[in-house]
Amino acid sequence: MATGRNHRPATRSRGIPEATVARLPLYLRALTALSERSVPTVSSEELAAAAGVNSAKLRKDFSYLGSYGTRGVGYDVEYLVYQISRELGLTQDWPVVIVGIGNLGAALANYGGFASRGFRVAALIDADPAMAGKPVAGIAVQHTDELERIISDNGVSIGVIATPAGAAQQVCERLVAAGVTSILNFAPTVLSVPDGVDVRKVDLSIELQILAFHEQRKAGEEAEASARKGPDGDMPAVMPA
Ligand SMILES: NC(=O)c1ccc[n+]([C@@H]2O[C@H](COP(=O)([O-])OP(=O)(O)OC[C@H]3O[C@@H](n4cnc5c(N)ncnc54)[C@H](O)[C@@H]3O)[C@@H](O)[C@H]2O)c1
Repeated sequence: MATGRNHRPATRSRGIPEATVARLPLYLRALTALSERSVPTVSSEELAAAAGVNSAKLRKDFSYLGSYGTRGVGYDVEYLVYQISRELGLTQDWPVVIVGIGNLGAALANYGGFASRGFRVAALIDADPAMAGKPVAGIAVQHTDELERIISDNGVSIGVIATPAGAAQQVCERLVAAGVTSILNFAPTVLSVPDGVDVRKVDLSIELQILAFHEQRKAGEEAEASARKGPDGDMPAVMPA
């Protein structure tokens, strides 16, 4: 929240702006790839390019972490991995439940990237009684009747919703009542949650629609450019008198 007389960007704990927090996973992904290749140091320009971020923005983001790099050497890759992981709360294990084990829920359960980033799939939950006990990604699916007990037994604070849109709000309310305070929602619906509960929404069709917008704009620009060139390529369509 903006405080005082100066208008400041929205910040999280310890004064790190929300926009910086949103870029930390991008840096971490690029740094993890460097670490896997045993690269010891990286310049802000190289890392910015690998993360797809402007390098001045990267330096500013890292200054919030108290990380300034060494002139002529760059940033220590391992130390930055540690610093960013700590800032994102990834130095601890986060148990996660996935609710709705259809096509998407099963794909998410099978995704190895959660565990490698510190997110342990503690349980898979579905309302279909026929699913109960069936193994998905090596974990037996449990019925929604068990939802509250599962959340409490595993100390789960993060829930993933992959149910049909019509069921998502009710699932969300049950998760929150049981103690979940962060929700990753894949269902195409806006969830209402009480204060203190964070919701992140993932919608691939929205991303595709944005790409479609850019495709349309590019096609329009190309059409305009070729109309300007005229039928003979680089000749202007209208010759000056
Ligand atoms: N965000 C995205 O990019 C994206 C991509 C694909 C699908 N989706 C959405 O994800 C959701 C799931 O898609 P899908 O293709 O896996 O559907 P699906 O029909 O294959 O699976 C839905 C599952 O949810 C279960 N379910 C229904 N009501 C429930 C409830 N109240 N509690 C627990 N489980 C319940 C069903 O039994 C089923 O197993 C849909 O809302 C879909 O629109 C989003």
